[in-house]
Amino acid sequence: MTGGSRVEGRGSKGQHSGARGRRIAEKSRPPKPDVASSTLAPRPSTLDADIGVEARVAAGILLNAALERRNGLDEAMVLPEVAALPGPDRAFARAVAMAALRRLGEIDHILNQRLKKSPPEAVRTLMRVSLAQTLVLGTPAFAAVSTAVKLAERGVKTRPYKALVNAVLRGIEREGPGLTTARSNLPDWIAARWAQAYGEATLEAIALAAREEPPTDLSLKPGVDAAALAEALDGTVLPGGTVRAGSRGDLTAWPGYDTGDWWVQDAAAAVPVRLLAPKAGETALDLCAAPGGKTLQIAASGATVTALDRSEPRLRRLRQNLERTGLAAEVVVANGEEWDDPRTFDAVLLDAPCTATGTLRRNPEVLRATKPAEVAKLADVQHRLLDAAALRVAPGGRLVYCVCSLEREEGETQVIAFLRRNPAFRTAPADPVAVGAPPEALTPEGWLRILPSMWPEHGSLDGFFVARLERVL
Ligand SMILES: C[S@@+](CC[C@H](N)C(=O)[O-])C[C@H]1O[C@@H](n2cnc3c(N)ncnc32)[C@H](O)[C@@H]1O
Repeated sequence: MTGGSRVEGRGSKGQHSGARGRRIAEKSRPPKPDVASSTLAPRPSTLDADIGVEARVAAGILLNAALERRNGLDEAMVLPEVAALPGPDRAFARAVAMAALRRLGEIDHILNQRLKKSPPEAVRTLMRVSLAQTLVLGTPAFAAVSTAVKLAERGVKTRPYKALVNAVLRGIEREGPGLTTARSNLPDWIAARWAQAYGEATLEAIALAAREEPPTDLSLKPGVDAAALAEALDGTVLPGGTVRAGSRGDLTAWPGYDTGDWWVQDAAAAVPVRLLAPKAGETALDLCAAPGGKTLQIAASGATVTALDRSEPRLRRLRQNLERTGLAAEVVVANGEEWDDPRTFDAVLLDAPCTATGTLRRNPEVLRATKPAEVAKLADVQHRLLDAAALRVAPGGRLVYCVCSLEREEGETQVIAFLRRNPAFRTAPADPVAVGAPPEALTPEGWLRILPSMWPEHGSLDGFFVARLERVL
């Protein structure tokens, strides 16, 4: 889980290098909330025709790893079948797997229309990979279909289905995919929960936003010229100051990367620290800090920040990010629930571990990785961490609680229960415009419920729940 923040430059999720990445990016447009269903439209390309069958094998491996377990796709990037590929092929494999994940419901619907009975999983994988190319990425059908058929021929289990693979994929190419709905990409149990929490129209708009590959957002160090950077990246400056890049590709080649002028952080992920409003001369604690997007924001404010996380590997990335940006923080490896340190702080941030369903545009695999029981399990962890965070807030200090989850149990319900248990705290209502959040994110209680359906005019943003609480006793 990333808390919606990506700080690394190289190899960040959702980034592809080279020409293919740029072409895929052309598909990214603001969602159209008034369109309930659409046809998956092929986009012409010849670039992917040169990529070989091994990249398609790797795409299938990545897709299945993502469907099997949380973080599966990232973990599978180091498998020999993926890691040994040349860079462009590896990027292509990842892009195909991400496209298949983003549009899985639609792809399966198209396949199911043509399959009398479900084929073995390996055969379905071949067809999913092929359709993700032709229908989403615009790979020419001759390349995508012929490689699928070649791959079917290769495997003992898939060989008997070679003719079926050929017939189904060529049939779709000839006759078109037919109508599909964005909503079908959401697992039923998640769609039912969001429909109940936010209503049918918002659910539809979230599903539409989630079909698109999101742009890359950058948070800037103080003093960096946002307008100039936006112009250099063919992008825009969003309300709040985030630069939304129009470019894709290798971030490490972007202006300001080497000099640490910015870090990758979704526009919504930048809101919690703006709401915390740390200042020079204050002390701040980031209780679940890695990989560090919010720590960097706090450090950039001039406050003295302690960045704590239980994960040493994730903190390693935080340290690299501090080094690249030239910002400073005290870094502590510890369990936030048991941290043995007497200090209290003026400002405490708890960006708690969560299901991360709000990052579905960037990490479509979270929809498959999240299971209903996990919501309750994480809610318990959040409850304990909130109580631990409260003990760290100095009298008169403030606590910002946030999660990149769309589940109310991880957001609103947590804060309601916390305020009941902790009479020393009360809500300090947020001003959404002042912190660069969509105005409609403001809840009656004064919290922010940011949804990916918001800001369609800017190209959407991640989902987040953010509440600012102040210690009054
Ligand atoms: C949502 S992520 C934080 C993202 C980070 N704030 C950022 O902006 O980059 C949640 C983090 O909580 C950490 N974590 C989970 N349980 C923890 C605990 N008991 N104590 C400290 N850190 C914990 C995880 O290792 C993970 O890095």
